[in-house]
Amino acid sequence: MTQTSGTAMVLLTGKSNVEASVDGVLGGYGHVNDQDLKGSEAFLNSLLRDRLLRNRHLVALDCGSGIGRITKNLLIKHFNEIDLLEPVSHFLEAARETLATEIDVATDQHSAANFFCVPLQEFTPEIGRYDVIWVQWCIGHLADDDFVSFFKRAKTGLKPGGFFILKENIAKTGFVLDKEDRSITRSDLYFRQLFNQCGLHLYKVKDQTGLPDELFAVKMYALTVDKPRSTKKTVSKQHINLPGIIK
Ligand SMILES: C[S@@+](CC[C@H](N)C(=O)[O-])C[C@H]1O[C@@H](n2cnc3c(N)ncnc32)[C@H](O)[C@@H]1O
Repeated sequence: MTQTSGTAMVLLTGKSNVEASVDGVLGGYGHVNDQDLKGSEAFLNSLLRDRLLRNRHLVALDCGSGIGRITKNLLIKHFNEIDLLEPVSHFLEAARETLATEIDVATDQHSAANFFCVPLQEFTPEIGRYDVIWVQWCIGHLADDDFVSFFKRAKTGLKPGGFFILKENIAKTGFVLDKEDRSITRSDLYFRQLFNQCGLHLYKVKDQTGLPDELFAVKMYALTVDKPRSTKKTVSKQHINLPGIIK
């Protein structure tokens, strides 16, 4: 069940010969940077509005951060502290250097705090530290069991009301394996089944638009630990309160 069309934006396995640049971490597709960040910012803003997180000290974790592209251009504007996790040391060092010199955006109130040089498989977050855990273009390096155990461990790292944002390439059906970089691209249905196994609830999902046609489709998922309140529930509650016949 694989698709033949759709080029994987290369998911890097940490080869030391990959240049520590936007083009390098995006597998030669550095030109999608602006469009990607635009889509991410709109999605994040809608979530921050919905979840009423605006007035608190906000902390994010940027998973598989590469050279800190997302932290530098997006997360640092919205979060007071950002931790970066990246297993490839020369990418993480590049991130550390860039973020240290980003004096325009990195202020006392907004800065990169911790740099973790480990893969997701070996990471357990501090309990209740994060409002948002951002996971973009790196989860394809985790097999299903590692995927599930990562999200189960990482749930404890979220504050009440916090959420995961997963932004990923999407296969049309089933999955696509890339033998060269040893990554898996999953379908939307496949992801949703994994979210269930992790005990996560899908709060919002949006397609990334405007990327080149030869690339896989990309979706953004917002996932919560608590079950989102549904309108249906409210309606059925109202029914319970309607006058009824006393038996
Ligand atoms: C395509 S790049 C994306 C980087 C960044 N998320 C971005 O969008 O700019 C994939 C990143 O995932 C990292 N990565 C690979 N295996 C990983 C793992 N097991 N855990 C965490 N990150 C991993 C790579 O080193 C690389 O920096």
